[in-house]
Amino acid sequence: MKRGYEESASTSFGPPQSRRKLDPQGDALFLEDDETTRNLARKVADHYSARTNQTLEEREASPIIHLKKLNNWIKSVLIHLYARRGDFVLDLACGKGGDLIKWDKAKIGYYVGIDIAEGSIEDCRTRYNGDADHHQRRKKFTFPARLICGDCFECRSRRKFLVRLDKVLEDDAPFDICSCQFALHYSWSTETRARRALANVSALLRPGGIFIGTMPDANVIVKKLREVEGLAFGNSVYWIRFGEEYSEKKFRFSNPFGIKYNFHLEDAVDCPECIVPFHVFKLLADEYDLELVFVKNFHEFVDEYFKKPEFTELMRRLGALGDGNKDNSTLSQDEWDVAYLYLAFVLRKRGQPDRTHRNNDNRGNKGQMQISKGDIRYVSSED
Ligand SMILES: C[S@@+](CC[C@H](N)C(=O)[O-])C[C@H]1O[C@@H](n2cnc3c(N)ncnc32)[C@H](O)[C@@H]1O
Repeated sequence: MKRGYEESASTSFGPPQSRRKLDPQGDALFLEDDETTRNLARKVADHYSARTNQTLEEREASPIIHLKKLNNWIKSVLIHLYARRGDFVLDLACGKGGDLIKWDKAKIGYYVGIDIAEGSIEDCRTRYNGDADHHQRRKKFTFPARLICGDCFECRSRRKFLVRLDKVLEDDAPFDICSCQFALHYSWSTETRARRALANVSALLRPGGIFIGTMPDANVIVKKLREVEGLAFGNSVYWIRFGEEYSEKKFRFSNPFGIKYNFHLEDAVDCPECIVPFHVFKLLADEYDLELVFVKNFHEFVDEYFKKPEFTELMRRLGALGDGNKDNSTLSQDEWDVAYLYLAFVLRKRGQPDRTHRNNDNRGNKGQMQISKGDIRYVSSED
């Protein structure tokens, strides 16, 4: 199996620029009126909001159904490896709540989900309440939850007051685990946002707390771009297109933020995304006391964990490689090629866990077991 990193690409990007607009806490000292960045975030939010829930039949008919199941398997493995009974979980960019069942299986104690797309948060709410009609009715989740609609990489209002996520969640923190699945690259449009994302995670995690995530693998994307003649590549289920400004396939290494490309994945994604050079991400995370535990391209991840009996069995149950029945359908080569575009990472917040906090705090009564529309807190656009 191929290694997911290309040396030339990984060494091409320079270190992040100095904190021009940030104080040592990672707080913006002044707010740039960056319409482009805001429009990009809005575009992404509108795209995901517009995606309606699918019925089980529609889902099974998706051209990337096995890839979706493989992604679920990867997220389940990460959760299985790091979540502990009773954990407080922060799910950044939680989407429609597709991971709620995974967290329930891990017997967590509390869940906070935040997403910028109103439609997705509403779907997450109904799914949590057990009202969603797209899946079979299920028993209630065993953990209380809270949902927030907002930009988790920025959090400021139209009137330009800062509404920092770590302040919004002051009473809920510290969290044991923070998860950001298939979304952290949306923070990489500017250095300010990338830093804000990491500052939020660091401020909200307890010492020793874990940050798990999945995102596009910049090294693979850059490598594939350089392998083709034009500025686009893909297969029957996806395409990626870079703009003319990258016709030389060289990047401004002094500023590894805001390197945009358009990404289309059948039945899933159709919006602008940003390259996240992982070694820069690692350096930046380290500045916020988040040290790397591991990073693995999805191919490497599957290779390693599929060998473990408990995860082989989970793969069989999820059916990512087919269920062995019907038409014997399984993950196609084109879907497997898409998996190669992604990586999974785990970071740990520095410091020793405070073993007494569980006995001293009264966080057990947080959140609700039934969430009404009025319970959703909206931040960043209207506050
Ligand atoms: C590919 S989906 C992943 C959803 C979910 N994490 C999962 O794995 O099923 C990406 C999600 O990121 C959310 N998102 C993008 N930018 C965001 C931002 N700035 N703040 C909060 N959520 C954001 C989108 O609305 C969308 O729900």
